[in-house]
Amino acid sequence: MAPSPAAAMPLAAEPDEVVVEVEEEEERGVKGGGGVAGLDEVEGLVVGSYCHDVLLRGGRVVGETLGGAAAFVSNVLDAASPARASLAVVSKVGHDFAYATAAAPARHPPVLCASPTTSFHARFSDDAASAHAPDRQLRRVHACDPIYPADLPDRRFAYGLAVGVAGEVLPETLERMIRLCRAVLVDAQALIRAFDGEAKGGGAVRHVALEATPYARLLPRVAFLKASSEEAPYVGVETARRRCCVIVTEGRDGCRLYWDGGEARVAPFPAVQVDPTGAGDSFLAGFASGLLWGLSATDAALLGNFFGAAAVSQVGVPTFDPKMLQAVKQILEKAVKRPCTHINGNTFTFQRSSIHDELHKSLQEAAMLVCEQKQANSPATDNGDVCSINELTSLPS
Ligand SMILES: Nc1ncnc2c1ncn2[C@@H]1O[C@H](COP(=O)(O)OP(=O)(O)OP(=O)(O)O)[C@@H](O)[C@H]1O
Ligand SMILES: O[C@H]1[C@H](O)[C@@H](O)[C@H](O)[C@@H](O)[C@H]1O
Repeated sequence: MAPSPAAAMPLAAEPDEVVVEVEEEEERGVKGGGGVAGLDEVEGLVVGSYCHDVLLRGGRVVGETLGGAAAFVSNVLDAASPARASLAVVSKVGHDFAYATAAAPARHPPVLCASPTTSFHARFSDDAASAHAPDRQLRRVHACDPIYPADLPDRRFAYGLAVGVAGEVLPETLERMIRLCRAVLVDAQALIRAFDGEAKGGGAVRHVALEATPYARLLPRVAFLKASSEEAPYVGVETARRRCCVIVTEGRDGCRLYWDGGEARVAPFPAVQVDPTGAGDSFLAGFASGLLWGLSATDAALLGNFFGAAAVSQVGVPTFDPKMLQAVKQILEKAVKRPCTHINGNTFTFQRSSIHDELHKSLQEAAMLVCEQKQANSPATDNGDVCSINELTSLPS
């Protein structure tokens, strides 16, 4: 389908009784802060729980890391958003949570629950994964409490990201996000995951059709829905694109955007892949940062691809080189003459802009910095903490 000459869509959030309630409370001075974020103050809301990821290959544990889309997402948003953007994260963990001092949870502490921290076993296959084949089998071993509507802060946000991993973002919680946030971006994995019987070894993660879930009716009030190519058939791209913009990530091939009336392919960046975990999460956050910088959706997807590629080059939640981040921000400052977040405006534009190719070229140079840094840090003899899931098998468990 050829891109339409002009494409814009209304923002997700419509005034309704809850927002009115918040407004009334603000007027009465009951709640501080809030209000629709202006250009000088853009606050985002991330909803989804941190988790424990156990990486297995050939039946052996080859790595244990902090996981959960909220960890990857806040890591990128904190690093790549324009200076005036801030973030609130609503995440739940148990008393067994092992990563309270890791960067993302330390900056955005989770709520402590009596139930154990959500935990996944990711079983990597020995076969070289194709760009579209599932690269790992996931089992949910523990599930923390769901995140309820009442767990969300009682104020409004410029944008929200619904990024559950284990069904913790309930339909009513997503609905409240939509009411509180001017634009909501959703990871399909938060909506379509089902878990087989929690037998010994945990419940296998499978997918259900989005249309058969209570989330389907909320889609017209969602701005962007991101799905991996494995999840896309369950989302039903042709139906969903009539309700919101759908982004399908295609691993090392980059991504495609589908909106009502147009579509675009966005090219990937080079990466030395060591662990695919969190690529989709980092993509979504890079994409949201791009919108915050004022890019069109297709241009913002470049930033999504950039951070997706950066994520696969490290095991677990990546640490970004400050020089690389500075280079990226300089590129964006130069490309976007006046950052004026589309997230905060009245419409989104989807089209590739005239700066797209130049932006891709400049970011490609920054991506090469990541690859070079990775190669310099991990010579063949190095079996430190940046080795690949393959290399990890040679480490003592
Ligand atoms: N090997 C790679 N090389 C370059 N970029 C990659 C690679 N793998 C992933 N990416 C980037 O990350 C984005 C998301 O990757 P992918 O489609 O694998 O998501 P995903 O399956 O949801 O990932 P995960 O479930 O591991 O978080 C891709 O669209 C691409 O931009
Ligand atoms: O940490 C990971 C990551 O957040 C992935 O996106 C998700 O698919 C997994 O369930 C989770 O364990």
